[in-house]
Order: sequence, then C-alpha cells, then structure tokens
Amino acid sequence: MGKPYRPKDHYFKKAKQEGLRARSAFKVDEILKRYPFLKKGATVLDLGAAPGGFLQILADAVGPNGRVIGVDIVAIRPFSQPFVKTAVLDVLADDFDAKLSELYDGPYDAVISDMAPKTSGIRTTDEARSLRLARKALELAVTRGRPGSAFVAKLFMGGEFEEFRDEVRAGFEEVKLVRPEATRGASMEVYVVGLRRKAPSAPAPVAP
Ligand SMILES: C[S@@+](CC[C@H](N)C(=O)[O-])C[C@H]1O[C@@H](n2cnc3c(N)ncnc32)[C@H](O)[C@@H]1O
Repeated sequence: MGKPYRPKDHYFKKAKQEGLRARSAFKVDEILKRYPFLKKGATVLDLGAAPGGFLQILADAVGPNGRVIGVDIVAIRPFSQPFVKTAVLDVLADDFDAKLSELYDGPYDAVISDMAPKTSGIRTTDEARSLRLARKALELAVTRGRPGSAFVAKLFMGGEFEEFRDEVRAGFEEVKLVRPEATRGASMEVYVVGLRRKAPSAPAPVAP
C-alpha cells in the first residue's frame, strides 16, 4: 500500500527546518545525488520553478560562476544570488521561445522540468496535459542543450509514457526513471532523466 497523503509530512517539516521553499527541493537533490550531471559553473534551465525549491538546490550545485534560469506561470520570489534569474512565462505560449531567448539564449548544460498541470481529476486529461508540458521541455532540451547535456522531466505515468521515454532515448545516450523518496505515496509522478545529449547528426552527404 502507498504512503498516505499527509500535507505536513516529514519532508514538509524538513524543508521548513532547512529554509527550503518547497519539499520538492528534496526530489531534485536526490536526482542530482544519483546522477551528478551538474558541475560548478554550469548553466541550467528550470521549467515550472515556483516557488523555487528546485532553484535553491540548483543554485548550490552550480555556484556563483554558474547560471540558473527559472520560469513559471506564477511569480517566483526573487533570489538574492545574481546568477539566479527568474521570469513569469508560460512555456506553452506562442511567444515563449522568443521570451526565453531574451532572458538567456543558451546553450544549457541541463534542462529540468517539474511542471505539473492544474489537475482536472480526469486521469486521461491530466496525463495528456502533463505529457504536453514534458514534450515542450524535451523540445527545449534538444534545441537548447549542449551535446553532453542532461534533461529531467516530471511526468504522470500512464497514457503515452512509453512513447515519451522513446523520444527521450532518441536524443540522449542513457535514460533513467526516478521516483524520488520525497514523492507523495499515491502520486503517479515519475522523473524521466536523459543523460548525455547526443550531438545532432550531421546532414547526410549529398550524392555527386
Ligand atoms: C510542482 S510545482 C513546481 C515546484 C518547483 N519545482 C519547486 O521546487 O518549487 C509545478 C509548477 O509548474 C508550473 N506550470 C504549470 N504549467 C506551466 C506552464 N505552462 N508554464 C510554466 N510553468 C507551468 C505551475 O505553475 C507550478 O508552479
């Protein structure tokens, strides 16, 4: 049986004690401990970053010579570190790519998404919305990630989950699934981790 949902659970209290903005900070912390793909000085994009729990961990991981860009449809309380930049943006908006480029044009060493749709309670609808957000994150990881970069996206299991994993496999050398300890018991969410983005293939030679 899954762990019961308790809003003021262990991780909630631990986050408060440690001055973290959200319990979800422990999820990215665990992912980075298992797959330490972020080095000091790296540049990382955090999608769905409010209130900023992931951003706190990512800022520590890359340090002051790095760069962390966080976006969300909800405003994020500003960070004191100048290398953490945030903006209110909807990743599904038509002008998102242009707005992101204004903020920082890349390339990134990692693209991370903890985005979650507003749930409707209708499972298939929620899975489809979650997949749409994860696909947009993957598109950004492929177009703006350096060769060798990493990708992390949260996704609700079910629906086209397998197809999505194959799409990540097409762009990354290795693909892992992580269900962090801090994930609530009944939650269907899982993080798909893509390691070492493949270099874009060279165009096929033109026949003489
Ligand atoms: C689970 S919360 C993220 C928590 C965050 N990682 C943290 O550690 O503080 C999911 C976030 O996804 C954001 N989100 C949902 N749809 C979005 C969209 N279209 N564009 C940007 N952010 C979105 C929500 O506003 C919400 O803040």
